[in-house]
Amino acid sequence: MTTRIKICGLTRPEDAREAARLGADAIGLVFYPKSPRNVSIEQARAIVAALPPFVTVVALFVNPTREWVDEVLAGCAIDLLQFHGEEEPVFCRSFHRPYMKAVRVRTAGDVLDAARQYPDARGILTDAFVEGMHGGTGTRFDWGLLPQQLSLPLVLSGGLSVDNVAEAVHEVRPAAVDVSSGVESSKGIKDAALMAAFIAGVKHGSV
Ligand SMILES: O=C(O)c1ccccc1NCC(=O)[C@H](O)[C@H](O)COP(=O)(O)O
Repeated sequence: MTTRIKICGLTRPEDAREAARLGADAIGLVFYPKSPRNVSIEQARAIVAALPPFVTVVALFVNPTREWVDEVLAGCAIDLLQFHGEEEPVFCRSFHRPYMKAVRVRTAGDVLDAARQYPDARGILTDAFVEGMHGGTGTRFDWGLLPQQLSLPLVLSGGLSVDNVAEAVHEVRPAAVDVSSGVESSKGIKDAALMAAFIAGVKHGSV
């Protein structure tokens, strides 16, 4: 199976265009005001408008209100929701859109528990646990904590970079990888050369 690639935390149309040109399958837009990568609905619309067809647009939230998710969905063409907080399953599924649930992995049971709790999620995104932070930390976690088998597609994230992504894909065999900090020149600003090398690393690790 091809390992799908999501580049997360974009804030500029030109980065989205370049990510798509290089072969990213999905881009992530952060709708969380406390993040340095937060985008407004207007910004998001401009980023989405820069994309060719067949690139999945993912909207990220951390414990949002229902009204905020509804406003984003009404204002911008979103394909998939991604929840990074303590959102209940009933809340995640209530938008009648495909969604992923992010888990900050601390123990071997965390990912299995999430798959059991959110059986209708399109995938479980695994990230590093960093106290007080919900994502985009550039921190890796112990991939040995991941289960050998999971009922849902596993999206590996957390501190992935050009230096470790081939090894990560080879070792974990995730359905997809997700990266933010590892392909940035500064927060929210993606580096074309790093994105190209990252995507090449995924392909290298997949063989
Ligand atoms: O990117 C953020 O600032 C962010 C803030 C709050 C919740 C999630 C956030 N990003 C989520 C992502 O999908 C990241 O790609 C993922 O956490 C991995 O980030 P990184 O370790 O920087 O590659």
